[in-house]
Amino acid sequence: MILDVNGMTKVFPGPDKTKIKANDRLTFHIKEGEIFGLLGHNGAGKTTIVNQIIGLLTPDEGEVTLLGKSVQESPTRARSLCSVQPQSQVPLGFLTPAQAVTLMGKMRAGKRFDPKRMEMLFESLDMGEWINKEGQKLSGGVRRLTAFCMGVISPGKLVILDEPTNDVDPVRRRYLWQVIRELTNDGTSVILVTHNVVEAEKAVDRIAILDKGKFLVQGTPSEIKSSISNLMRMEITLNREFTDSELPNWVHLSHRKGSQLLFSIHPNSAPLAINWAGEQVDKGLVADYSLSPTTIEDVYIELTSRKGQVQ
Ligand SMILES: Nc1ncnc2c1ncn2[C@@H]1O[C@H](COP(=O)(O)OP(=O)(O)OP(=O)(O)O)[C@@H](O)[C@H]1O
Repeated sequence: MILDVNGMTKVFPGPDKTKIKANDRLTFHIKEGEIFGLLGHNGAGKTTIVNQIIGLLTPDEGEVTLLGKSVQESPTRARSLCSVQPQSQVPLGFLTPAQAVTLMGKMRAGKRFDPKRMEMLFESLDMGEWINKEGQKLSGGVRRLTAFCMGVISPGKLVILDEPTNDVDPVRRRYLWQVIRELTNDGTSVILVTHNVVEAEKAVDRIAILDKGKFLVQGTPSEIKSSISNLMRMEITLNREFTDSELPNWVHLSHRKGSQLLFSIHPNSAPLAINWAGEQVDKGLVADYSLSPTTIEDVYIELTSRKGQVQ
C-alpha cells in the first residue's frame, strides 16, 4: 500500500466561535499504480485531505501513513515522496516552460534530472510551439500543462493532481490522460482531485465522493454505479421552464443544469419515458432528449443533491 488514511479528521475555527469539520473521520487506502479520484463540490474538503497527506496540515484525529511511515512524524519525507500539481496556476513570470520544468526537475532529481524525459513530456502533450515562450505570454491552458509537467518531471511515489485538465483543450486532455496512465506503469500512484465527474469516470481506477467532509461512497466506477445500476438516465433539453407538478410520476430523481433536465428512471419506465419525451418535443416544450445507462455523474448528483426535487 502506498497510502493509508485512517479516521482522518480536521477541524478549522469558523466565524463566531463555530467549528468547520473540513474532514470527518476519513478512511481510505491507495495501492501501487492506482489512480484514485477524489470528487466533491466546492468546499467539500478535498484540498484539506491533500494538505494532510503532504504534511502541510496535521490531522486533529486519525493517522496518515505513506509507505509504512507516519506523515505526522516525518512531514519532510512525505513531501519528497509526493509530487503535487496545485489547483491554482503556477506563476511562471519570465520563465519559459522548458526553463520551469528543468528547474523543477533539477530541484527534485538533482544530477539524475533527465532532459530526455522533459522532451518526451512536451512531445506527448504536443507543446512544442510554446516551450521557449515566456510564461506570462502563455494561455491558461498551456500554463496548466506546464504545471503538470513540473509535477511529473521527477514524480514521487504518489502524484497528486488538482484539476489538471482545467483550461486544457479536448485533444491535449486526451494526451494528458495517456501520460497519467503511463506514470502508473512503474507503480507510481495518482490522486486526481476534480469536480469533473464525467472525465474522472473514464480515467480512474477507484473513486471516493466527498460531501461536507465525509465520504458518501468509495469504490471502482462500476461498484459505485451498481448502487443505482438498475436505473437509467434520461437527459432532456427544455425549451421552457417546467414545474415539479408537470413531471411524470415515474421520475425517480431530477436535477436541472441550465436548460438540461436529468432524470433517473427505472428500465421498466423506458417506453413511457420515450413516449412522454416525444410528446413534449411535439408540443415544442422540449428541444431534444436521450436515454442512456447510469453514469458516475448520476450517482454523484443522486448522493449530493436533495432527492426528487428539481434544483
Ligand atoms: N485554513 C482554513 N481556515 C478555516 N477554514 C478553512 C481553512 N481551510 C479550509 N477551510 C474550510 O474547510 C472546508 C473545506 O475546504 P477545502 O479547501 O478543503 O475544500 P475543497 O473541496 O478543496 O474545495 P474547492 O473544490 O473549492 O477547492 C471549507 O468550508 C473551507 O472554507
